[in-house]
Amino acid sequence: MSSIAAYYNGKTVLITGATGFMGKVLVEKLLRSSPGVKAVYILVRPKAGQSMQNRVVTMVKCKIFDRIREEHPNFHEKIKPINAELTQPNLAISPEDAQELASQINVVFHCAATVRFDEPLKHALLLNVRGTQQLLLLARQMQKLEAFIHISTAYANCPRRYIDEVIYPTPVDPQRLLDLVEWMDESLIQEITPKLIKEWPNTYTFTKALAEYLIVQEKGNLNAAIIRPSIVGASWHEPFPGWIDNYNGTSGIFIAAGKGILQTIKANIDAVADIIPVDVVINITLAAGWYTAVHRPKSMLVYNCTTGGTNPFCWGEMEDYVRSAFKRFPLDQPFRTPNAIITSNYLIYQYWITVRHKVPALLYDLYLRLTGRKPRMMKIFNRLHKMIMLLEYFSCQSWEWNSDNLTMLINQLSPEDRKLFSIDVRQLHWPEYIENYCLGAKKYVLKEDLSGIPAAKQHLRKLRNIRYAFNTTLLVIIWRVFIARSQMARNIWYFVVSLCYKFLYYFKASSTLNH
Ligand SMILES: CCCCCCCCCCCCCCCC(=O)SCCNC(=O)CCNC(=O)[C@H](O)C(C)(C)COP(=O)(O)OP(=O)(O)OC[C@H]1O[C@@H](n2cnc3c(N)ncnc32)[C@H](O)[C@@H]1OP(=O)(O)O
Ligand SMILES: NC(=O)C1=CN([C@@H]2O[C@H](COP(=O)(O)OP(=O)(O)OC[C@H]3O[C@@H](n4cnc5c(N)ncnc54)[C@H](OP(=O)(O)O)[C@@H]3O)[C@@H](O)[C@H]2O)C=CC1
Repeated sequence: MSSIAAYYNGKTVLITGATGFMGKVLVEKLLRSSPGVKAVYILVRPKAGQSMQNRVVTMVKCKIFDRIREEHPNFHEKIKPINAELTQPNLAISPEDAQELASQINVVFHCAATVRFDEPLKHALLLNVRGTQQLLLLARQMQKLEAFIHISTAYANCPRRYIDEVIYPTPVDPQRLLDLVEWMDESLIQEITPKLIKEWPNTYTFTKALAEYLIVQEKGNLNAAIIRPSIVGASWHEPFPGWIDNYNGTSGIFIAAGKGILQTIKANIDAVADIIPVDVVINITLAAGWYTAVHRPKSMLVYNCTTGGTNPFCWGEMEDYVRSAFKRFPLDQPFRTPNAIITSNYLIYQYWITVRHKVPALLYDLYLRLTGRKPRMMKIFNRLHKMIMLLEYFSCQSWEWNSDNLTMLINQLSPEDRKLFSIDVRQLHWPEYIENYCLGAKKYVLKEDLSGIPAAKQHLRKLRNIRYAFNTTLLVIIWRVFIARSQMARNIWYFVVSLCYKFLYYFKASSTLNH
């Protein structure tokens, strides 16, 4: 039997962020691969008027659990939700629940975080740094704890070009920053944020770096490890190919491109698109949990989980794969034909933004106004441009990550484990993966039915004909205006027309002769 699966059987596991994108994949894989796991505690907060219990009921009904529902219909009985809010002191966990966790938990997986790039610094610090600090405090009270696994990001140290599997010191002590935001006025924090985060592009990556450093400072003798995935994409194989449930990272860009809204994006065609499938990240996480608990490495291990070093591919190739994926599986009712152009040149980008985004948006909004509807296209484009601007830092540069610890982990796996917890991305075939990714975005994010594909293709043909007609009309108008003003243009025009006439005459004459 697989050593990893066997290890988790009989264990009690705590997962934070279980309702999130990666958390759900983790819960599913853990329960499916180790059906003997004793219990999976998850920290959940009430949200958007939904109680914690209702949220868990909704979560287990999610499509991602379809496979395990078939294999182990009572899987949900192992899931034990605990009411918690990570930004609050003691994680807002009741003393009774804290007591239960302290006496039961064997392994902690800490996934919860805010992943928004525009998160105000105070909130990002309270959740990503103080939340981690409070969880460490709780973990240190857990009598049976064997491993504490923290999910960070490969971009936590993005101001560096080469990133080793070590914890780098941060420009400011995490605790001092936490103390500062405790008393400082929010507007003042907003104002000094660029000075505090220094070379980091956003509060997300900055606070993830602080959290890593804080773990080194405050883990005591906890047996901990850190997982650093790059851009987490749809699943490769498990529980089924192409599973994705949000608009983060590349997913939102793919969807916007598929809907024909995004027609240009700022990215370097030669920069590495370091996407790693979510199921690979979760397999690495479970394998690292097993290795940390069983082998108890002397120092805390950091695992850089990236694809650029072993199976690189770049944004330029991605452009083609995404286009051809949406040609085969078009999204319903696209605004325009999916045909996104990538450029890293500022002027060219501004030109494309004007011609391919703003002008069509203005025309469409004008049409909506004239037909008595509320204009909305310009608003959508403004949000899209903000998103592109926030992603630009990652799409225009490449990084190099050392992955010796990951290679070591792969070498530690038995043949059985390698099959059940596949983490080797060298076999990943990018065109096929991207096609499944785009199809997954259609099925699981947009919840579009595949039976609508013929109608979507028909719609695309209609859009193409409209484009041809529009371009031809525009050309004729421009040419007519030009002809009216220039003798030379008129001469060229008469020359072309007479040439066409002669050609037609010759063609007609030769076909008459043939008969
Ligand atoms: C073909 C060429 C490829 C080239 C391609 C290059 C890409 C280069 C990627 C690099 C990627 C780096 C990734 C670093 C690796 C980590 O570690 S990052 C972890 C992942 N984190 C992220 O990606 C977060 C980035 N996103 C954000 O920070 C925020 O979403 C933004 C961009 C600031 C936007 O904020 P916002 O305008 O307030 O919008 P947001 O609240 O997100 O969404 C509002 C609504 O719009 C919906 N929505 C959002 N996006 C969309 C969309 N695209 N379509 C439709 N609806 C959408 C949401 O679902 C939401 O709906 P409701 O929930 O309200 O019903
Ligand atoms: N997605 C990616 O591309 C990458 C992600 N990562 C890391 O992976 C981890 C998981 O990311 P991902 O699954 O994508 O993120 P999601 O945004 O999908 O999930 C975040 C999770 O954290 C929970 N959470 C947020 N705020 C709180 C709070 N105040 N109290 C309790 N729980 C809270 C959310 O719960 P709720 O449902 O209540 O909001 C949700 O379960 C993060 O640590 C992230 O930094 C690293 C690299 C890339």
